[in-house]
Amino acid sequence: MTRLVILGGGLAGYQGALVGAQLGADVTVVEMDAVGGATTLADCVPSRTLLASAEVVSGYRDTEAHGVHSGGLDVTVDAAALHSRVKLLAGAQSADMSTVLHKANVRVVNGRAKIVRGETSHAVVTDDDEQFPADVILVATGSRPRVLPMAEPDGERILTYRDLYDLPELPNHLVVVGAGVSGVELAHAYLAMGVQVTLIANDRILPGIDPDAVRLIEDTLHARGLTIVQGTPMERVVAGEHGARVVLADGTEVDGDRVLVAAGLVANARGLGLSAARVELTASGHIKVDGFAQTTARGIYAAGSCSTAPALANVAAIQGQIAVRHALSAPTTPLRLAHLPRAVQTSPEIAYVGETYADPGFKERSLVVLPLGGNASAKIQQVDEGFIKLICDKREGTVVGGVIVARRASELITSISMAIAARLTVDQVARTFSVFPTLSNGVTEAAQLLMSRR
Ligand SMILES: Cc1cc2nc3c(=O)[nH]c(=O)nc-3n(C[C@H](O)[C@H](O)[C@H](O)COP(=O)(O)OP(=O)(O)OC[C@H]3O[C@@H](n4cnc5c(N)ncnc54)[C@H](O)[C@@H]3O)c2cc1C
Ligand SMILES: NC(=O)c1ccc[n+]([C@@H]2O[C@H](COP(=O)([O-])OP(=O)(O)OC[C@H]3O[C@@H](n4cnc5c(N)ncnc54)[C@H](O)[C@@H]3O)[C@@H](O)[C@H]2O)c1
Repeated sequence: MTRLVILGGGLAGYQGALVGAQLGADVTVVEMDAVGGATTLADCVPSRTLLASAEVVSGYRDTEAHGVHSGGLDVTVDAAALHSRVKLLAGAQSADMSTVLHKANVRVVNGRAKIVRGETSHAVVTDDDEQFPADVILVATGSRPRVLPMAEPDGERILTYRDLYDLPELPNHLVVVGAGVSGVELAHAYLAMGVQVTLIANDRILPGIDPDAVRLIEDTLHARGLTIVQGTPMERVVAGEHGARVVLADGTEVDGDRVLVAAGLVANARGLGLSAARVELTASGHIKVDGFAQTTARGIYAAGSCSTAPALANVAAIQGQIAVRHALSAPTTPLRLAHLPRAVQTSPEIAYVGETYADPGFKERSLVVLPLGGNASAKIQQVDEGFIKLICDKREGTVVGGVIVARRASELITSISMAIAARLTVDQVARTFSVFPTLSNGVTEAAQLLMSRR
């Protein structure tokens, strides 16, 4: 029986373990915290829960257009209740995942793991000196918030994503440093809950994302009261008793009572015995992997945000599965990112997949942009700001990309992702039924428009 030992029980490790058990391997997961990982307990699931609560608060505010008068309802957010809900749901999800592993006969060991090199094969040891000889190792140790020099988090005034749910109350004025997806989503959530928010972007907000989509979200958040300071990086944060001051490189000072440093993630790839095992890292500290999640050392795989793949939960899950299938010689295909959907869960949301303006060879593409203002469902819901952009290959007509800015865009994008994966043409998408009136109608309509223009 092949002995598969996995370092880390986050999404990548969890999915790898389940596939290993299904394929008949003897599977051990060494996890130093709790099953579910940062995905479930600290980053992804907790922030989605916070966003869901923010949406409930917004729902109370945006009623007038529907003829519903709230009569000046004083809607307040109980931070203690909100945070305990976040932790309760995360804990429940982690417990469910543990149960699933247990039922699949996966051995879960609590401890900090590292790899030791044996004469003929490798083993994994824990800090308690428990040793697990392995035929195959999957490193799935995830990542942690990037700490910037001169802005060391103290959990009080200077925070990382992971400190938010321990705050005794909502901030009065939150300064968010870093305008990537996390920074923008969290800025949006706190703004919706009535917090004054300033967002510091060293360049433009949401770099790398469709500029039309970003402009729309930027204008929307600005209209709701978000202050955006862009073009200058944060240089230092100075914490005081009642607040913190952010000093930018050009000397500008921004005061708030809490500062969230949302400056990205750093791979957990040090102290794992990787260099002795001849596993190479990139300059950014990520574990180098190929499409099958193989590292540079035979028999050692890496998946999730500790690896060079994009740091996304959906990628971590699939990569964990691919790694173990490949290691156990089960049929699999390499990781393909051409139909990887991504989202920014603001209101409205941005979701996108496939090719964008920035891709080389974009001249070979045809594109249509369908404003949501004409969509019946968007009008009914009073959320008609946004658009559906569909991109196809000029000659073949195959769908190669899409951008949606709409309510629940993250749900709608799957249809375009499927079209790309199945190599459907715009004509085929245009002839697909969708329920009327819905926003997914818009995808079909965009395809019809693109078809008529080709
Ligand atoms: C605020 C925020 C929101 C996000 N929201 C989304 C989202 O909505 N959608 C999305 O797709 N992605 C999202 N992401 C990204 C996503 O959370 C990560 O890419 C994903 O969680 C990575 O999963 P993973 O399994 O690689 O790592 P993790 O879930 O971090 O799991 C790694 C595990 O390894 C354990 N570990 C580490 N070192 C050791 C060791 N030496 N021994 C034993 N165990 C160890 C850790 O304790 C942890 O449990 C978000 C990220 C952030 C910061
Ligand atoms: N909805 C989702 O799918 C979702 C949500 C959140 C995060 N994520 C993923 O998690 C990962 C981490 O996201 P993230 O937004 O934390 O990281 P990120 O690396 O995408 O963004 C961090 C931002 O901080 C900026 N920054 C760094 N130093 C700065 C400084 N001194 N001053 C001002 N700005 C500074 C960077 O330029 C960058 O734009 C990403 O892979 C992201 O895709 C996904």
